[in-house]
Amino acid sequence: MKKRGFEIVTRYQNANLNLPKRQTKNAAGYDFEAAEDFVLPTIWQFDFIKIFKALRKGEPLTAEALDGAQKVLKPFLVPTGIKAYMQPDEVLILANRSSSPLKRRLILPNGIGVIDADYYNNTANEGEIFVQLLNYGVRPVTIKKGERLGQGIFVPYLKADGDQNDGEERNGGFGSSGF
Ligand SMILES: O=c1ccn([C@H]2C[C@H](O)[C@@H](COP(=O)(O)OP(=O)(O)OP(=O)(O)O)O2)c(=O)[nH]1
Ligand SMILES: [Mg+2]
Repeated sequence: MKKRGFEIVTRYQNANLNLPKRQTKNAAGYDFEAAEDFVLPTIWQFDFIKIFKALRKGEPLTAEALDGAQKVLKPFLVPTGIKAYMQPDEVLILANRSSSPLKRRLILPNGIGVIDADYYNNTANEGEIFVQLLNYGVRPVTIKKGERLGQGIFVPYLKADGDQNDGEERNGGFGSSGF
């Protein structure tokens, strides 16, 4: 019987992707690879620097400048091409690799990613897992297909007393349930 594991989503079926893998005997995390080449621009771009300069000079900040800075501070969603199935009382925790900030100045701005069991095969995006990344270093970071960007750990979770919510179907991620 299938208990928990990984599959390649339809759109990457012929892309020759590897399923997430643990690297050592007792490693908890299944390492996820980037499904494509990717360049993560640094957050230190013109719009952002402009905000700092204006603040230093005490100049008023225009809505345009603020919008520009907000845009460059937006994290990137790096596709993995992978979906994960698991038991209904399990969750996959997606964590950064400890080497990513040290070597490449990459962080997960969401701290950890919570990959819900009901995300798998959802009608909006088939349950494809994305790694949210922010490059806080000063240089753009080039990521090649196959580079390991994060690790997924399967964990059982508990429900609170009186929890009656067996209702809503999941239909997507990243705010699909509203604000
Ligand atoms: O780093 C992440 C975090 C989440 N997800 C997917 C799987 C997860 O099941 C879904 C929803 O995540 P979460 O509940 O953390 O985000 P939300 O902002 O509450 O979105 P939603 O309203 O869709 O639940 O998005 C990822 O692919 N990568
Ligand atoms: Mg949610």
